[in-house]
Amino acid sequence: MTNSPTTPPAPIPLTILTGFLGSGKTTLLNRLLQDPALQDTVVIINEFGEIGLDHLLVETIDEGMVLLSAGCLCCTVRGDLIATLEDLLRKRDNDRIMPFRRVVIETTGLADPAPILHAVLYHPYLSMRYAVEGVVTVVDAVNGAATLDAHREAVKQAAVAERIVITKTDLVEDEASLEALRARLRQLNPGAALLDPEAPAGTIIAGGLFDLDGKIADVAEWLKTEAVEEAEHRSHAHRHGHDHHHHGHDHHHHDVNRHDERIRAFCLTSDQPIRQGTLDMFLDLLRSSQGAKLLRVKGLVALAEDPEHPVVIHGVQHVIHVPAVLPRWPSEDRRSRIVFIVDDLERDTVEKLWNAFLGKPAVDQPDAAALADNPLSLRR
Ligand SMILES: Nc1nc2c(ncn2[C@@H]2O[C@H](COP(=O)(O)OP(=O)(O)OP(=O)(O)O)[C@@H](O)[C@H]2O)c(=O)[nH]1
Repeated sequence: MTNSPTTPPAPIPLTILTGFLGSGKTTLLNRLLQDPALQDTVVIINEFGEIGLDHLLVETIDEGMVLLSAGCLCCTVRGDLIATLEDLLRKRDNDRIMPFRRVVIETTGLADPAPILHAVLYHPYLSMRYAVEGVVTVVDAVNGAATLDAHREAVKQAAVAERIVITKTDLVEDEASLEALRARLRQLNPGAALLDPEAPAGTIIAGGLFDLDGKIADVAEWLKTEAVEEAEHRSHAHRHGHDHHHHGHDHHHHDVNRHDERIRAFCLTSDQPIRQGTLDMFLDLLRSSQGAKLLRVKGLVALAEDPEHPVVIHGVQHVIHVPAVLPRWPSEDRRSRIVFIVDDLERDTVEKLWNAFLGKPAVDQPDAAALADNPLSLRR
């Protein structure tokens, strides 16, 4: 296909899919990508923390997926996003990639969407080649209200959206709390459509261009260049902070496993398969003792009872979801891996419990039986 200089190529629709940690972005995307309306879509995934699992869990062809380097897309990785979007265009223009017809960017749950939007909307070249079909924000009906109370990123995600998808309504028995959440979202974002995750892919992903109309005044402020630069500056200040424990991994001179002073990510692994009962007890104890601090728990685990079929575990604050069983390991790596994104919780606390349950020897550590009898010993 050739384009003469007088007929610029039609802009490629681009959607930003956001939503707080564990709200259901990947689940929704997996479903939407099955829809013929989203054929030939390139998905750009950005994960927080070094040990990403999402790329193993999104069921799409490899060619159509780009995994951005670790870190939070809203700040330090913004340059990488711009480079990735430019690179995709170059490859497409030179027929080195499928002629994709749409791009979806799945942000980390902690992303501030304003700098991401800014990067595409106001970039001299990208803004010509991509048409931002808005921000789709996923809000979890169970944790949504608490998340909006505690995390400013979640408020911004909801306020900039064209469309808000409310997930996990099946887990909410209390219709009044659901209605209260809807009312709060309408207040935060009067113009957004509130959608069900079962809505057609076209309606969710391609329901119209980004538009400041219908949004609260703050949104225009957040999108100002100075505001974006200030947010970046602040995040740099945080990342050049005082945590000397992680410098070993730190090739960007930032700690990619930290979001701010309180939120950080780490991964625990085990080479040995884990008994189902042990895993259940570990997760249950962790949830009941630390629930609110467990922003996200995500893992692939080899069960001793069936090591060929890894289980995918998902925890979001106080909710541990029903695990899914995969038909096979998604990569060569068959270790059990659990990623934790925690708010104001020490890695050591979780690791001690993990080691105790796995029977890893360590001095000065309660064993699993003692912990199950007295979970409060964890809170020391
Ligand atoms: N019951 C129920 N569970 C859901 C729904 N949507 C998502 N989940 C579950 O919620 C958990 C987290 O879903 P993900 O799609 O991984 O969430 P995410 O937003 O991509 O998570 P991060 O990328 O870690 O921020 C999984 O166990 C999903 O199966 C829903 O509508 N109902």
